[in-house]
Amino acid sequence: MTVQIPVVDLQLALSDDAPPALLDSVLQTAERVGIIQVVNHGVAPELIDDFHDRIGAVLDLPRAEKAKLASPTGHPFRGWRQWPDDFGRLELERFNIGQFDSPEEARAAGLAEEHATLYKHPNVWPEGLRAVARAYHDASVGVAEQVLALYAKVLGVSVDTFPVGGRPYYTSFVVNDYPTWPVDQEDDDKLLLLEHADGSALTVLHQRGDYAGLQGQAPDGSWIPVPIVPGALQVFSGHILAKWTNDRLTAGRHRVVAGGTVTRRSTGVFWHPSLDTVIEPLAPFVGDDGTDYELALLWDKAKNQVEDYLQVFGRPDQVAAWREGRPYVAELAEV
Ligand SMILES: O=C(O)CCC(=O)C(=O)O
Ligand SMILES: [Fe+2]
Repeated sequence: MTVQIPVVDLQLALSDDAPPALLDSVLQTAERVGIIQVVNHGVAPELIDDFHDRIGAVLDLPRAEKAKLASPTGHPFRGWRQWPDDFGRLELERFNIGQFDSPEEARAAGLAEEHATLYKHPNVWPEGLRAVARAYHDASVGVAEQVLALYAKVLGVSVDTFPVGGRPYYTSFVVNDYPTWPVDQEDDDKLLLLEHADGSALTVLHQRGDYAGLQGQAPDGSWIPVPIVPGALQVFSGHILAKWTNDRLTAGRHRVVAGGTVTRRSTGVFWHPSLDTVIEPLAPFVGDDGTDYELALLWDKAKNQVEDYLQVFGRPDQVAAWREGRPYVAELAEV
């Protein structure tokens, strides 16, 4: 059976009139692929466009201007950053936004003192971005909450099964800008973002460009393009959702290949439960066979995120900048 990534009318799927075939395709895809696209998701198209126009104008600035938007303390998940491959060729450019601007703001939102320390490294805000970015982020979280409700519906469990309600959630927020590359090669030789599944519960993405650069993995290991559908949002199931459901739902593996004639851009909001959540398979999904998963406190992962990341991906000069608390701008072979 060929696997496709459905484009789901989210309000229809959540309504009492949802066609059974639609709900069935949501369940099948959530079990086998872990990626859906959603339309009629309630996020105003003007908000999506406004955010992307504003961040697009920033990313289109000359490199010397953008270098001023690097994290002042070399934090890999704040501000602007370029990501060269081993040959110094630009693979990916990112603009990262932390959930809060300061520990004070995080505490006011209900975070514990210790957890709020994640926000000691400030965000970098180009003029005119903050309010729209916050609105777009919050709207994306709303979509994640609705998709979780949809997955609860197709699984036949109450949405309260999932430990997310009424607590400060934890997110990260990134804009990805992919350069155009000469692409007379096989997909496997033109990867701009390597195969992975996200560590979130759900990730809400919006992609722009003129080709299907995003690919999701089918159960047989083959790759399925996720076409650009105007106005659609892409939703990935992350490792947390897979663990909660004891692998009844799968974490969506995905990657990005080069192509197209214009810069491809995507925006991802990675939605997690509150940092004090113990992540473990939930009772309705644990049968007589039990589970192979061990429980783990989300905070234990979040607090080591920067060190874990730098250990795997950090370039020596990047690690040095972080240790010394100064901005890092990658050397490129050609600009
Ligand atoms: O650019 C995309 O389509 C995917 C981005 C992604 O997978 C990520 O940022 O984790
Ligand atoms: Fe991802």
